[in-house]
Amino acid sequence: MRDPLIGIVGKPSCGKSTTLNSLTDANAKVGAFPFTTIDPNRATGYLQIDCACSRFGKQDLCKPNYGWCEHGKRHVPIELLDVAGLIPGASQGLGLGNKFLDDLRQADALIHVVDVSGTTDSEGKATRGYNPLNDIQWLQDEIRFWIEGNLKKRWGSIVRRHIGTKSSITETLRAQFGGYGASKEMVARAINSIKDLPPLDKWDNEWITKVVKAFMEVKFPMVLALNKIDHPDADKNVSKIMLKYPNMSAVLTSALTEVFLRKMAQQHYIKYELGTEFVDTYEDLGPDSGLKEMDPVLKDRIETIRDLVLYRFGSTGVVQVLQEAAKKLELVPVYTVRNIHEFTGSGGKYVFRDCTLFKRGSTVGSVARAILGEVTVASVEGVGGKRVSLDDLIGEGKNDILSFKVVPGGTKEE
Ligand SMILES: Nc1nc2c(ncn2[C@@H]2O[C@H](COP(=O)(O)OP(=O)(O)OP(=O)(O)O)[C@@H](O)[C@H]2O)c(=O)[nH]1
Repeated sequence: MRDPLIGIVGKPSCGKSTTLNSLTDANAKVGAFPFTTIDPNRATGYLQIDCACSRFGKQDLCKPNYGWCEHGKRHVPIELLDVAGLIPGASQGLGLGNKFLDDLRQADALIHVVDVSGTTDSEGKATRGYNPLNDIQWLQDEIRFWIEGNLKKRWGSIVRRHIGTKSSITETLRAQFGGYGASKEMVARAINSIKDLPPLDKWDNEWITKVVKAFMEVKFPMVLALNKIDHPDADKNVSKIMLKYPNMSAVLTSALTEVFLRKMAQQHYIKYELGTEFVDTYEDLGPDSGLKEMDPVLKDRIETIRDLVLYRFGSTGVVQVLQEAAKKLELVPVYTVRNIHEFTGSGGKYVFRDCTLFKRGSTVGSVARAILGEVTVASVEGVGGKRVSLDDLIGEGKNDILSFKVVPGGTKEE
């Protein structure tokens, strides 16, 4: 099991880098990098969750090894992938073309940043009155053309082999889609979602398209970040998108505002609760707040942000967009502790030091393997010291706080 990876996609100048910065720009409280792969396109973002410490009234003792926790709002590291260089025609090699698409393979979910201000065309060049509906369509088409292209190149031999080996559709497609990191279960889910699917050797182009679309839904679940909502033309474009794609997950964002607010908070001009509409200034909180007074220009900017973004939309949306992507992946935070009664780690008074994201429905055994490696687990305890089996499944609030007892000598780490 590897760490979940969320890809950020979108045309040039839609606000990908700004969105990424707003999600990754963590403050000094943040622990070291927890991931094993270090890749220039990857960054650590922070997923905001309700921490287990608040369930037990232990917020004051919560001090994560990675990320941070403030009043029970925990920021758990999650890997993000910056997928740059996508423009119409990428599947035929335009822009960064296949480089982009190869990067994409590793992603488990995608955040598609859409510029809803209408001020950039499909290639990211400055314009006015551009209809961003087009962007949603062509981006999905490019991903589909790429997967379809790879499939069609070999279609003749795929069919021959399928018949020759008497394989099931799932087995044959699993072999083809393995390069995208697709499991057998994923392929089966995609196939089962299609009605009246004929035998594979009877598929024409239309059926191949249907299959690839179904596969994309499973492999690359997508959330739209409708970005630049601070722009005056954003409202009408957002309505158009919502009308045309009523079933797509979409979050309204202003990444630029988020970056600005975080910077202002770091410089002690404001107190800003990430992911909320709450911004307090020196005027609001007084001299004891430790905040600096702002000059009229800054004051004015904060007022505008409150009116145009925070009060209208409830937040800048970037925290929510990551939460929405995590929801698509059905990620559940699992806390591993040494002392199941105090929730502490090895030594020290601090609680819930370690938290890792797993897919809902994973077994306790797979969590053990991912965290401890190939060791022999003697027993597992849950809240209250209750015995938990390795075959039990994890979910929110269920088997999500675990203490593993390892057979002495059965591990390289102990
Ligand atoms: N008004 C407004 N502008 C934004 C917002 N987010 C980003 N921008 C601006 O949009 C422009 C492009 O943003 P980037 O984040 O560089 O876009 P990108 O998608 O990473 O662009 P490439 O690196 O070319 O792929 C910059 O001038 C940003 O300041 C936003 O929420 N509101």
